[in-house]
Amino acid sequence: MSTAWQGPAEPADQTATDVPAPVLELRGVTVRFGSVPALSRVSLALRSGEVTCVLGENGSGKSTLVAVLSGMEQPAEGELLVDGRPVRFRSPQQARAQGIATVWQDLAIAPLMSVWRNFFLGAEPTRGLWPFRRLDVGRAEEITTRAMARVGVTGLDPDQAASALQAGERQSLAIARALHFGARVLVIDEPTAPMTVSQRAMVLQAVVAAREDGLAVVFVTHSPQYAHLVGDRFLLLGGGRVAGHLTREDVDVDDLTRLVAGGDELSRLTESLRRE
Ligand SMILES: Nc1ncnc2c1ncn2[C@@H]1O[C@H](COP(=O)(O)OP(=O)(O)OP(=O)(O)O)[C@@H](O)[C@H]1O
Repeated sequence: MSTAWQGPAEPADQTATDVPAPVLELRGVTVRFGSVPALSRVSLALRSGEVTCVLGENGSGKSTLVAVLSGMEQPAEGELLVDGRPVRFRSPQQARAQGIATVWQDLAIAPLMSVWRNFFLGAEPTRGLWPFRRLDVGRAEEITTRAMARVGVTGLDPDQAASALQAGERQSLAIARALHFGARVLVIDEPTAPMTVSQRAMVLQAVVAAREDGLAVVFVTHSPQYAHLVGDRFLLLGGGRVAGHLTREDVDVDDLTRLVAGGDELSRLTESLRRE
């Protein structure tokens, strides 16, 4: 997978105050499956160096949002903008070419291949000139080790089979790849399968590393507690609509937990939205 990004387009939409346009923006996006709207008029601005956590009950539209951001699903209405310019992603490849990397919930790895092979997946460094070009395994291992350390995973043998990696390590590997190959937007759909506290902490550390590298991060999670540890903004979805758009200043972890996990207020909000 080539996630190499070719450099920023000239911003189309810069204001007099010179605030850069969001790296990626959704305006009024609606996605329907048949007659059922999975997302209704969702707007979202993703900026460099910010983590936006997406929260909501089952079926609220989180995965559909991930699918739109990553080019898997095209909206029926609304638009996407990259650096303030309208774009259409007709495939995940087109989204990747714009620097949008997605860490899928059911992240696929090649279990029998080594960690470093999984890191490069066809983009391995070589040495020498054709026809004597050889895979530079030493360099590939070194780059993998360094990239993993960058997201907080140390002491990992890059030559071990990827099947030995735990869930958090797999996610961290995918995040490390995104950083290494120059992604600007990182979309992480947290696995629903239970993870140990240390594996989840590993993923959070990788999220923070991505933010520090200036990426715009979207972190889809079921856990308001974990969201509050890393989130700068929180997008609450209910019935495919934006039920709340909050910043870290707006809510403490208890507010967020009540809104999402307790579900009471969010459910009421969701119900009233559905009745509209
Ligand atoms: N391929 C599809 N075909 C038909 N309906 C779909 C499809 N994908 C999602 N939906 C419907 O769209 C709505 C939003 O689903 P989505 O999977 O985006 O929610 P979610 O918040 O990710 O849920 P979960 O937390 O359970 O993964 C749901 O009503 C779901 O049943």
